[in-house]
Parts: sequence; structure tokens; C-alpha cells
Amino acid sequence: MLDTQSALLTVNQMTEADRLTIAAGTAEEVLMERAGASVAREIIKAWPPCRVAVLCGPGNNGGDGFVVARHLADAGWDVQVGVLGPRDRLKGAAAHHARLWSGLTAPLTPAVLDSADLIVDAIFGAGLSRALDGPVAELLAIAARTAPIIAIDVPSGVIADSGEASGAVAAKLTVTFFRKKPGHLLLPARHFCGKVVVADIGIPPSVLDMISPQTFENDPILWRGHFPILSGDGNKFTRGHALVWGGYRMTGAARLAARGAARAGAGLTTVTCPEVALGVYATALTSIMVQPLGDQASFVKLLADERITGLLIGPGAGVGEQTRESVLAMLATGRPTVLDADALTSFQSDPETLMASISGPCVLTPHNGEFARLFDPCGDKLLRTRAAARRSGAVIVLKGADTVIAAPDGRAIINSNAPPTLATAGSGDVLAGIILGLLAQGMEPFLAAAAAVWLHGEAARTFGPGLIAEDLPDLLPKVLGTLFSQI
Ligand SMILES: NC(=O)C1=CN([C@@H]2O[C@H](COP(=O)(O)OP(=O)(O)OC[C@H]3O[C@@H](n4cnc5c(N)ncnc54)[C@H](OP(=O)(O)O)[C@@H]3O)[C@@H](O)[C@H]2O)[C@@H](O)CC1
Ligand SMILES: Nc1ncnc2c1ncn2[C@@H]1O[C@H](COP(=O)(O)OP(=O)(O)O)[C@@H](O)[C@H]1O
Ligand SMILES: [K+]
Repeated sequence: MLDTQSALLTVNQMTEADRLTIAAGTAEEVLMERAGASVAREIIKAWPPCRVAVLCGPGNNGGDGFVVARHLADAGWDVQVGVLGPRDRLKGAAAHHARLWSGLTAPLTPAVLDSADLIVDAIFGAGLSRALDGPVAELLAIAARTAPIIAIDVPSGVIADSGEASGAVAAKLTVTFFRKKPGHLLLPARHFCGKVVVADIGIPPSVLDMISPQTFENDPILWRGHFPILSGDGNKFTRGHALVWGGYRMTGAARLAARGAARAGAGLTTVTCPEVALGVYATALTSIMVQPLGDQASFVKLLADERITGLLIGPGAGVGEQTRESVLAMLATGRPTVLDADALTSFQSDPETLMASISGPCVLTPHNGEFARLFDPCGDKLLRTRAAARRSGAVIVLKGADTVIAAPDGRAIINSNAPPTLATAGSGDVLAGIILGLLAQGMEPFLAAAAAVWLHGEAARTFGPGLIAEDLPDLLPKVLGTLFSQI
């Protein structure tokens, strides 16, 4: 199992974590007290005392709200509480904490927001079961124009499992409990969460042994121990030989990928390209070798070289029969293969042939458009990436600001460190190359893909504004240096 420090829990798994903790002797009221107290603590840390409106819903999220109200009032803050629906509808721990609130409550109308300097959104959390009612959505819209919002667990309207966020408004701060939920990272919900703080409410991490989470936030803790290690007595061949299939019209894409592979540590990197483009590649590349492609038979012969340990096709490959044939020849070797861009689009009219040909370690790196050409685009991003991985037998990297990496066995990792400066031509080519470089060194495909996506995001973050794809490979040494100096 992957390290559960960065596990993301579904609503059902979080309920199970609560249940196991309660069964082991912690009362539900105590968990709620700790949850609300932690939210109040974060508020007091970040804002000076002021007038706060606490908006409480009919479930346990509302119960947390009553705890926050009590703690802030005890600290001398001016607190107004608004409750959705009749107060006697509250049950269990929420009813208990509502009783402990000695101040007034008002119905949940815009009047509660009058003169508020800060608003606590305790309307709905994990229990949101249907779209927000009109009046609640209207109230939230007014709240968003009135004062900064602190959301308890998730902003109301966010579906914690899927990242849908209909009717939600942007919070400045979201305080969640024990572990983050997928909705804190997936778009569009991520944009509504603001800063996310995870509070410890005394749920022991050992409950995760029973829950076996399958979804994680991308973090080096998941893959650092699997990263290729240089052996003192190795040579360039023991570091792997990465082969990139280069096209002849858009030569930049394969060159970017090749530099990504080399900087990720492949001992040798070769671009094989049509004779006509040889000069372009050879002039632009120095340590990266260039090999003429010849006909399909000579390509197959080149692939027979057992020292080649990782293959990539797609960036700048061109869509068509030659790309299709080359993909199939690569897959037939059973060696680790990355398929990107045109290699994916070339199978648009016949995805079955592609799926049936994947038997060895393989990573597909589509953006949303390429994904929809091969797979069912319905469902939330986690769901559809997992389904594609299961269907293809490959690791799927569904790119975007919230890239999801899924393995055929159901594990999934959501990436969160990619800055928007990565939305620049060619950055996906570099990513495909970094994955190739790690695969060529023998890293397991799922973890290689996760590591590459993280390194790619971190490289862009390190660089800052003005980034172009060419910058990315040369930023890897700094990112890797920082990463491994921390061990
Ligand atoms: N368990 C624990 O120990 C701990 C839990 N904690 C806290 O509990 C929260 C989860 O609580 P929860 O499960 O009670 O769900 P919650 O988000 O309050 O909403 C459920 C209520 O809303 C209603 N409702 C739903 N959608 C609606 C809509 N669109 N429009 C109108 N109504 C709607 C729904 O009605 P129903 O669907 O049943 O008709 C039900 O009444 C979690 O996020 C965390 O903050 C912490 O204290 C830590 C310890
Ligand atoms: N808004 C964004 N925020 C963060 N990362 C992004 C954003 N847009 C794109 N990316 C990342 O940039 C890369 C773009 O890849 P891709 O779409 O294949 O572009 P190209 O084909 O030009 O290389 C992917 O790694 C993607 O995850
Ligand atoms: K909430």
C-alpha cells in the first residue's frame, strides 16, 4: 500500500474513519468538539477579533458550526448564528452542540450576514446529497460579496468525492479533518476551497489500515523510495536507454521530450527520425543521439536492441498509418512505453486495436481532448481516468491543472503542484519525456508517472513567470537536488 499520509478519503471512507474511532471509545460529540475547536483556532490565528456570522446547516456540518460559534464567542468575538430549518431538526452530536450554544439563533436569511466581517460556512459538508436549493445558493452568493468565508470541511455545494461545485462560492480558507478529500484537489471545487488546512481531530491513522484508501495527493512520499538510484559502479547502459520516435514536421516536440528523458536520468537517449529530418535533429541535439528511421522493418530491427529500456512515441509524430504501425511495433516489444499526443489520436477510429495491443508496462498521457478520442469522457475526472486505466491496462495520466494518474489496479493520484504557467506549447512533450526517462531506468510505471508529473510541476513553480517548455528540462537538476537533499 502507498504511504497513507497523503491519502484522500471518500465520504464513505471518512464516515468509516469516524465510525472506527467512535467504536474505539471516542464519543461523536468529542470528535465534533475537536473539529469545531480546530476551525475556531485557525480563524483566531488568521483574523483579529471581529463580527462573525456562522451559517449552520441541518446536519453534522452545522453541528461543527455551533462549536465554532461557542469558541469564538468565548474568545470575545461578536457572533451571529443562522440556522437552516427548524433547530429541533438537529440530531445526535449536532443537537448536543446546538444546546451548548447559549446565544441567539436566527433563521438562515441574508439578515444574518448584516455587518459581518467574516462568515463561517457550516451549511453542508460531506453530507450534501442533492443540488443546493435556490435560497441557499442565493444566500451564499450574497455571503461571497459581504466578507471572507471560512468553509468547514468543504464549501457548501462542493461534492467532496467528485469535485463538482454547483452553487458553491469561493472560501478564503477551508478546514477539513484527518485527511483531505478528492474535492479539495479536483477542479472546479479546488478553486472554491481557498487555502486548505487539515486538522487533527484525534482519529488514529491506524484506521486507514482497515480502510485501504486508493486515492492519494501527489507527494514525493509516495514515490521517493522507488526513484532510480545511481550505483557507484554503474555505467551509462545500466542507467537505461530511452528511445524517442521523432516526426519530420514538428521536430521540436520530440526534441523537448528527449531532453526531458535525459534530464530525468536516462543514461542514453536516442531520437529516431525520418532521414529527411536527420539534419534538423542532429544540429539541435548534442549528447542526445540521432538515428535514421528507415522503413518499418529497420525500425523493428532497432527495437530488437535489448539495451533500449524505454520507448516514447507521439510528440510531433503526425497522425496516421505510420504512427499507428510504429506504436504497435513498440507495444509488441513488451518494453516500457509512453504513448502521447499523435500516438493516441492515431487510434481515434479504432481504440480497440490499441487497447488489445497493450500488454507490457505502458503509460498514456492524454489531455482532455485526446482522452475523449479514445475513452468515455463521462463522469468525474477520477472516475473516468480510473475506468480508462482499467479498460486499457495502461497507466493513464489525464493532464490538466488537476492531473490524475490512475493505474489499472484502481490506485489513483491527484496532482496539485502544477502552476498555470505550464499551459504553454510543448510542456506536455517534456512531461512525456520525463516519464520515459524514469521508465527507462526501471521505475514502476504508476510511480514513474506520478514522480514525473510532480517534478514537472515543481520545475515550473521553481521557474516562475515567463516559462516556456524549453526551460523545463534544465530545471530538473535543481528540483531533483532539492528533493534528494531532504532525505
Ligand atoms: N461524523 C462525525 O463524527 C464527524 C463529522 N463531522 C462533520 O460532519 C459533516 C458531515 O455531516 P453529515 O453527514 O450530517 O452531513 P452534512 O454535510 O451536515 O449535511 C447533511 C444534512 O444536510 C441535508 N442536505 C443535504 N443536501 C441538502 C441540500 N442540497 N439541500 C438541503 N438539505 C440538504 C441532509 O438532509 P437529507 O439529505 O438527509 O434529507 C442532512 O440533514 C462533515 O462534513 C463534518 O463537517 C465533524 O464534526 C467531525 C466528526
Ligand atoms: N492551467 C494549468 N495549470 C497547471 N498545469 C497545466 C495547466 N494547463 C496545462 N497544464 C499542464 O501542462 C501540460 C500541457 O500538456 P499538453 O496539453 O499535452 O500540451 P502540449 O501538447 O503543448 O505539450 C500538461 O502537463 C498539463 O497538465
Ligand atoms: K461547509
